[in-house]
Amino acid sequence: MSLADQIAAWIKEQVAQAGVQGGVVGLSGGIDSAVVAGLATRALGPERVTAAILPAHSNPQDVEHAKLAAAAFGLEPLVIDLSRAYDVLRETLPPGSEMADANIKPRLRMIALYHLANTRNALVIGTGNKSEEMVGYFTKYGDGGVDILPIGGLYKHQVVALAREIGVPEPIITKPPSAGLWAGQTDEQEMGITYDELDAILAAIERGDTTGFPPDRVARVERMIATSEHKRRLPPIFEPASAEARR
Ligand SMILES: Nc1ncnc2c1ncn2[C@@H]1O[C@H](COP(=O)(O)OP(=O)(O)OC[C@H]2O[C@@H]([n+]3cccc(C(=O)O)c3)[C@H](O)[C@@H]2O)[C@@H](O)[C@H]1O
Ligand SMILES: Nc1ncnc2c1ncn2[C@@H]1O[C@H](COP(=O)(O)OP(=O)(O)OP(=O)(O)O)[C@@H](O)[C@H]1O
Ligand SMILES: [Mg+2]
Repeated sequence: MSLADQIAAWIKEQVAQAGVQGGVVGLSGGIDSAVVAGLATRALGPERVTAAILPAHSNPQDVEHAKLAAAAFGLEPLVIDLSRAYDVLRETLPPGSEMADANIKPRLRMIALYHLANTRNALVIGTGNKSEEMVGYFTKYGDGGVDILPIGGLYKHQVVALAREIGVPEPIITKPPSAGLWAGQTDEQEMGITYDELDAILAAIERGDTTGFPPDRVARVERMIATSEHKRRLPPIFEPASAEARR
């Protein structure tokens, strides 16, 4: 069975196990969400996949690419503009750091996706890949707030190969990965490392042999992994020491 078919079978099984009707995917115009939408459609059929395009002062070209991805897999996307909701929250909250404000966008998308999932009796299908998950390159409870992660076990370069295999439109595959949180943002620039280098170092760390890689670059990636550990765990819970204290 091809990797695409294996992941599709897994998605189908997750949906069946959860006893729900389908899946909801946020379509950004980027490669990860295009791949996940394609795999979800392969698993469930287009009528059981809700593809939501959720711009929040987003680049109009991204919206066009999201529509292109939806069309490639026979999906009729919902377009829900979150710009006004973003503005209201931004004006309601006290002044925040640039990152705090940027993180409002993925967190609003999480609210929108769960609203659709609640209503349609569906799972929120996340789009995080292994490279992003390992270094914590996502917003906690924003794009990180999902029910299942079908490509969470694939490095970015594996997602790119899978995209070609399942027919993601080429302009979506070749443009630089971006979180789209501010104009001109790219993943590689913000992280300070290319996906080629990141994937190679992550794989070396995983197999326990980083021989041949510059020690400072390995140390940097190890730091990214360590400082984002909290994003991959459930919140720590305080447990009272004795049974008596619990009464
Ligand atoms: N040790 C610890 N134990 C428990 N919790 C801890 C913690 N350290 C921080 N925290 C909490 O985590 C918060 C920081 O995490 P978070 O709120 O996520 O914020 P943060 O990691 O600072 O920002 C999100 C990053 O993900 C990137 N991103 C976001 C969305 C999409 C994509 C994409 O690739 O498309 C990328 C974004 O560009 C940015 O670099 C802290 O404010 C604190 O509440
Ligand atoms: N405008 C948007 N509308 C709907 N969902 C979005 C939007 N922007 C981001 N998302 C969701 O957040 C996820 C995280 O973004 P991320 O940039 O990591 O993935 P991507 O855009 O699919 O691919 P790439 O990493 O190549 O940009 C997206 O995959 C998508 O599910
Ligand atoms: Mg993106």
